[in-house]
Amino acid sequence: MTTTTTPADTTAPGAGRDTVLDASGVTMRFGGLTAVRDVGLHVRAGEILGLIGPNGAGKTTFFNCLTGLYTPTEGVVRYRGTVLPHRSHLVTQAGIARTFQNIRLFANMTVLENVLVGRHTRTSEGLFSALLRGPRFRRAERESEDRAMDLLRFTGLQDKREHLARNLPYGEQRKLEIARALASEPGLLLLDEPTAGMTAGETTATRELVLAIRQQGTAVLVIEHDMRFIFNLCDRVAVLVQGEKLIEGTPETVQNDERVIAAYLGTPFEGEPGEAEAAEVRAAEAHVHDETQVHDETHPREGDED
Ligand SMILES: Nc1ncnc2c1ncn2[C@@H]1O[C@H](COP(=O)(O)OP(=O)(O)OP(=O)(O)O)[C@@H](O)[C@H]1O
Repeated sequence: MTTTTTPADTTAPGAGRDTVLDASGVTMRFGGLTAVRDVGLHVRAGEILGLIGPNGAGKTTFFNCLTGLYTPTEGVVRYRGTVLPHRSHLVTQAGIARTFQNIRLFANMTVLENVLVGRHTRTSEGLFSALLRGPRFRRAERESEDRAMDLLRFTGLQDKREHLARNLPYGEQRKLEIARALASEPGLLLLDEPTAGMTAGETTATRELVLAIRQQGTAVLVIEHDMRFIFNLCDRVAVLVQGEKLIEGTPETVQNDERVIAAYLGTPFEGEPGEAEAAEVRAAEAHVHDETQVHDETHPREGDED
């Protein structure tokens, strides 16, 4: 697979000086299937951007192109103005961290150890230093542990530090994935369906956590199918359909766009029906019922007695 940079080597529309991520002309083909086609997207510092779309729209493939897991067939991805290499550890080192749709933790390591693993791109201690366990190494180790504990407090997992990751409830495993991603001190965090399988309470807690992450200066790009979560959280939302970007804009613009409604949302997003809507439905049903009765009275069915 080759990487073509020339035709699409421009910045995404709207990208400016405060842009952290600038992906332009990203195309990913798997044999005859084009999973992502000419997608441009930028994320600004301090922004929470949502990426939505039907199943198979190419959202995760696009994430994989951003994080160096895939080498896009065409296109360029820049982080703070620098073109990213197609190696995931180098992308993490550059400042982009991610979580996965299917949780990927070290199941038999403790909560604290999982976060410490996430720190490795930010520690400079080499193999010799580690083997000798000299004062420099021990100091670096202490600092890493302090930072990891800060993150466990930040995500509310401090009391679970010695628990094995596999013994955590599902919602806490998702939090731990986020804590581990934050351990690399990213400027941009990519979350792939962070609330999948969560209870309503866990989803609300995740929303609070994402807002707190932004507050601390990390921009967030999030894939999610939970529209309430997306539209209540994001500053902007981009919609992928069949590998192409259909629209990008504020939650209000996107949720009222007829193409998005037709291709994805199905009906305008209004949250759960409220009492007013329920009353309208009851009135309409009563009306239909009355009409039917009138119809029956004026046109008696065969066999009806006068
Ligand atoms: N490694 C791969 N090899 C071949 N085809 C792939 C590969 N990864 C993804 N695809 C295909 O690319 C298309 C986009 O898949 P992708 O997983 O990116 O969609 P998605 O929007 O993330 O879907 P979902 O919301 O269901 O997770 C699908 O048709 C999928 O089958």
